[in-house]
Amino acid sequence: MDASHVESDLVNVLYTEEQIQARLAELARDIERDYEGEDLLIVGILRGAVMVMADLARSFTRHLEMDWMAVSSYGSGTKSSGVVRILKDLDTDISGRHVVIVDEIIDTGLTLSWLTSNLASRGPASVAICTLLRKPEALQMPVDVKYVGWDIPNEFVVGYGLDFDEKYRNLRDIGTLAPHVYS
Ligand SMILES: O=P(O)(O)OC[C@H]1O[C@H](OP(=O)(O)OP(=O)(O)O)[C@H](O)[C@@H]1O
Ligand SMILES: Nc1nc2[nH]cnc2c(=O)[nH]1
Repeated sequence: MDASHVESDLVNVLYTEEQIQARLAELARDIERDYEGEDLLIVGILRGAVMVMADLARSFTRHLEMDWMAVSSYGSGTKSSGVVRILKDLDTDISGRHVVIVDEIIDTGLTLSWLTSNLASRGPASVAICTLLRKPEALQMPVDVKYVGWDIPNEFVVGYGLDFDEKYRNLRDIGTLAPHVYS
């Protein structure tokens, strides 16, 4: 099965590779401007944020550090359980540091709301959130998001790190799945 076959499982492409790269470059400029002269650590949330982290980080023209956390909130389904567990913690001591959490999507807001409080309790200089996508209609918890790629409708999306049953993360575009994939 080649990549174009997998890409044809998308019924609707919301954002193409080119659009995603252009938006990430804009977000990187915004972050660079806001943290000019400051030390900066960006924290990617595994596994979905791998693509965003890789492309966002390479859009920067300044030094930064990267670290990773893994949390579980969804299991293998498409609904948030609301229970967040740390599966892999940071390797970095963030006390006194400026931290930007990087994720690919905020849906109910449960994961990032919990994670922001968790990191804030470790004494950082600041904690901010950067997400490529956000679903305003799905929010169940208020989350203060400093950098957003796009607000999207309340639909389940895949591609560019976003999975359905662990598949489709490797698509270059982001879209919604064709019905034949579910049946
Ligand atoms: O706002 P919420 O409803 O809490 O959803 C957002 C979370 O869901 C996604 O991760 P997911 O649990 O799908 O894990 P993955 O990154 O390993 O695919 C995403 O990376 C966020 O961490
Ligand atoms: N793949 C995928 N994962 C999610 N996690 C939270 N919302 C979503 C979504 O719309 N798609």
